[in-house]
Amino acid sequence: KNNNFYHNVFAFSAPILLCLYYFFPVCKIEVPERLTVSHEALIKTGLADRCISVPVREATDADILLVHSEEYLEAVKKTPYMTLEDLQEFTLQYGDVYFHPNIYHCAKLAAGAALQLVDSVMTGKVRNGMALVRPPGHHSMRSAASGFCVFNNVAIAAQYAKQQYGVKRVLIVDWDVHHGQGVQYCFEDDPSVLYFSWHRYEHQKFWPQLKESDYNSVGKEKGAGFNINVPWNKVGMKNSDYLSVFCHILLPVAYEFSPDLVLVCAGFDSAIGDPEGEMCASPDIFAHLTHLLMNLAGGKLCAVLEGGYNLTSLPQSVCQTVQTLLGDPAPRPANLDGPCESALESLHCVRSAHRQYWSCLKHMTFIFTASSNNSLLLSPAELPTSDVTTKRIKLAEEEEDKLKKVEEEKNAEEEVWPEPPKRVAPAVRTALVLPNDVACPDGCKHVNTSQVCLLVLLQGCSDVSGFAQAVLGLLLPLGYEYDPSLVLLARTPDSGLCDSVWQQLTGLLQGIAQGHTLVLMQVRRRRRGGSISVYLLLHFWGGLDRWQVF
Ligand SMILES: CC(O)(O)NCCCCN
Ligand SMILES: [Zn+2]
Repeated sequence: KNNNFYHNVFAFSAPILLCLYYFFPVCKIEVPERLTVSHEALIKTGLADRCISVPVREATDADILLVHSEEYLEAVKKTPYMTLEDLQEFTLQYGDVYFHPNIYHCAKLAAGAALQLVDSVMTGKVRNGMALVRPPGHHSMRSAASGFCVFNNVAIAAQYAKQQYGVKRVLIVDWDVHHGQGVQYCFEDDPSVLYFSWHRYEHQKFWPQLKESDYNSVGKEKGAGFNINVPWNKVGMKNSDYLSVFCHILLPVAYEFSPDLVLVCAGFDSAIGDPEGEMCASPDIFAHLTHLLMNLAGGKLCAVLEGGYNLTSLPQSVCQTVQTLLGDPAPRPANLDGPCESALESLHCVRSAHRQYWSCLKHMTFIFTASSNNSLLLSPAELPTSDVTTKRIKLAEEEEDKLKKVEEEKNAEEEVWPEPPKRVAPAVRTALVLPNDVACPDGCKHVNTSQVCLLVLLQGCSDVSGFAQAVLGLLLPLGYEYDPSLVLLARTPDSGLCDSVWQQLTGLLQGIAQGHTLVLMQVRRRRRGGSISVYLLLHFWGGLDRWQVF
């Protein structure tokens, strides 16, 4: 981030905004303070000092034309020189977007920042990163601005990564609370880009009120199966709802898709307190969502800010995301009590719609019995027929209408939530306990064997769908719900676990127990008495009060 850019923009745009306000409304929620409070929080928490700051650049015409049409770009190019009347005329042709003379410059910087981030990650300069940008991008379409968005920053970044770095498969995860229809339209017939979005929908009653935002928009032609929409048909979704969708839809499909790069439309209006989302997920959930995605694509992850309008939860969510990108262990997940019925309905509809495209969903026998379910684990059951689902949706709607008034009263009060817990990480993240006659590899720390605990072995899957079934659909949700203080993991030479599955397993499970993980690698060594030597990779700090054994 280049500080004097902000001063210029504020200095320049202030007088413009004042007179514009006189002529027609300026957006009340997509305000400059969104970036300043987020940036200030990163500085205050010391996270900014642990990051490198990548200079921004303007996206070039060629970059923008990767997604947008010539005529649209030429039209936007004229906005800095338009009279106020022309500007108003221009703005009114689009939905929910606010043009001012400086937005073309800002929109090029926002897209350019996303491309700079892709360059930094793809060239190995950094492992991952986050671009804090305005205006956002995921609603803007080939020839139209929409929902505060002018250029589609993340869609341009995906096309750029494919063109510049030969990336074969890009996963775009859109955790903003609005459907990024611009991204969907851009890639709906493209099997090289898997677009996943959850969004407030309320059976098409919530903006942008599109039929194609529903779960049955799965992509077109060659892109069928590569567009995943998870509609939230009620407000008030919580951490459990978000984690369930990750464990039972996104992660299994993402592992099967096996992306070379992960882009996140990081909108934080899906967090508690946001006036747009009206959801109840706490900011620390983004630490877990980020951690779960970091195990994909060799850790190549670029998060680009989209929405997020509560100036308290936004900076907290941004800090949770950045701290996880830096490798710090995620905090203990707050109040996980299983997904709500409406979320389960959506989860079932999405899995049914995508079962034909993804083998991990084909073989997943864990469906849900919505009435009896109260855990992150989905209990096995007969696959309900579609009319059962429809009937359930009717029930859900009646239920929803009944509760609507209660919801409104509740949301009317100012939402309050606890500050996310402080996340500490020791200087030494990992230690290796070795027999005395073996030298300690660089970067590890010797631990006195008297501190070592005992472990249990893990027997299990060695292929992707088996991995998806056992780890993503069972182990992970169980682990999150049980919320232990320690994860014990062991591997024997005959466990049948291939290295990549083992690597994923140790990575994913570090999202639990605040990263407290003990791993036992049992290695046979040729010795006269046939004895074996045992290595213990110790990844462990802080006080413990509960153990989880695998
Ligand atoms: C970036 C975004 O998804 O937060 N934009 C939301 C626009 C809402 C218009 N009613
Ligand atoms: Zn949004």
